[in-house]
Amino acid sequence: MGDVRGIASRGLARSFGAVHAVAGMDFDARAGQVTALVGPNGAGKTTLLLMLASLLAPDAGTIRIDGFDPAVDRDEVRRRVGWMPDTLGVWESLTAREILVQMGRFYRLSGAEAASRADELLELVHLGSFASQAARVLSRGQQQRLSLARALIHRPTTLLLDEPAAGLDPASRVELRGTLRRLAGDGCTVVVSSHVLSELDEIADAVVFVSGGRTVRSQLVDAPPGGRRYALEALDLAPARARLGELGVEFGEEDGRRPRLSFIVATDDDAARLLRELVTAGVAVTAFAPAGGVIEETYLGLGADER
Ligand SMILES: Nc1ncnc2c1ncn2[C@@H]1O[C@H](COP(=O)(O)OP(=O)(O)OP(=O)(O)O)[C@@H](O)[C@H]1O
Repeated sequence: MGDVRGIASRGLARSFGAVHAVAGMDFDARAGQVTALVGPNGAGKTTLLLMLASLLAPDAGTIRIDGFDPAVDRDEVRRRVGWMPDTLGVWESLTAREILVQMGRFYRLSGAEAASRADELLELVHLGSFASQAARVLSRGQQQRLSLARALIHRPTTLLLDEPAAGLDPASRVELRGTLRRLAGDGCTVVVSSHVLSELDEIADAVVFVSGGRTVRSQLVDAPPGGRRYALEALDLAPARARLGELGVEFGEEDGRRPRLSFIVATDDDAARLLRELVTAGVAVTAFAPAGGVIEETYLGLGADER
């Protein structure tokens, strides 16, 4: 069923009383990719994720998870979706291992399967030595890692993570990025909501910006429309200015920690060609790289009414 894998949703709406939490969202995420969900507080991200996870019914709109409609095939959708909420919830008196085994049993794994899957996942999230600790004594970051393990217990095809990096220390963040990339590499549809845009840049293939309950933009991270901003540093910027001028490349000057020139480059090929031109022209280039993350730059470039 190749092309129906992934998430496709159209015209989603959900209100809570007078609050239109989601008021016309389209959201697509492809299998084998990490899709970032970005938006300010109250934009409707959690409400959207709950609807995709079939934990909240939309007032309007359609959802397909690997081609299945949660309103019709809820069990099929639940089998496919792993949900990592931003808090661990009400399980705190059980041990880490009991939580995973219990969750596995909910998903109808046999006792033996649930136990071996629990041990495998405790290792994956480096909680092996905390397996017999009550979840309530785990630190916030450890609880987040347990929550990820819980979401993965039934080998979902679709993973929805609400602020998964919140509370994680730097090493755990790096680890989480690796885990999510690996899952996407194995064909999983991975959706991550987060406010830490620089972090999303490292893992996301695509990004969907939402605001005020609506989708304001969806794009691939590798090929942003309009190109990427690059920054150049050199031992002497004067010959760089001259060569860029001859090549007709419009550039700006930036006074950061080190002075640098910045300009828009359409494709990776163009970036490589421009670097070669500059070096050949005798510019002593010391740095030549994208100036910032695509996601951050796009977000900051959105109109005030879109953020
Ligand atoms: N169960 C609920 N009852 C009433 N209002 C709700 C409920 N859930 C969400 N809302 C409201 O809907 C809006 C969207 O909330 P949501 O949690 O989806 O935003 P979010 O983008 O996840 O925000 P954050 O980044 O702060 O987590 C907010 O105004 C929120 O107050």
